[in-house]
Amino acid sequence: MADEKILRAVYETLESRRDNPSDSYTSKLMQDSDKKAEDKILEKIAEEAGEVILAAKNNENLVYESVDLMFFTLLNCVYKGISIDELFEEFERRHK
Ligand SMILES: N=c1c2ncn([C@@H]3O[C@H](COP(=O)(O)OP(=O)(O)OP(=O)(O)O)[C@@H](O)[C@H]3O)c2ncn1[C@@H]1O[C@H](COP(=O)(O)O)[C@@H](O)[C@H]1O
Repeated sequence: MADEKILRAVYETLESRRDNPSDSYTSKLMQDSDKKAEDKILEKIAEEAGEVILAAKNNENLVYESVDLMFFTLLNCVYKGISIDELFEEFERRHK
């Protein structure tokens, strides 16, 4: 599934982890009390953004670090109740 379908599959998994509390990493992250969950997710975004900058500057691991940043960005959108279609529609709206 090495195409755009993987984004939808990951997103659906994250929505399921949000809605069905379990022991998984992402589910536990989203089940924390509201402020704690939000802070942890936003901290990960800041951390991963820094890692993308270093990877780009050093010409190494840029794919890996970019996916980490995208992953936590998507996780934040799931946590905030945004649907993946809203994200696709926004890209579509901007695309010329
Ligand atoms: N794509 C990912 C993904 N990328 C990174 N991570 C996890 O995010 C965590 C933090 O990533 P880091 O790179 O910062 O790793 P770290 O240095 O150990 O970080 P710390 O948490 O210790 O700060 C690690 O435990 C990674 O395993 C991910 N965890 C899950 N997914 C996807 O999310 C879905 C749900 O995951 P689970 O909740 O684990 O079932 C999975 O099916 C995957 O598709």
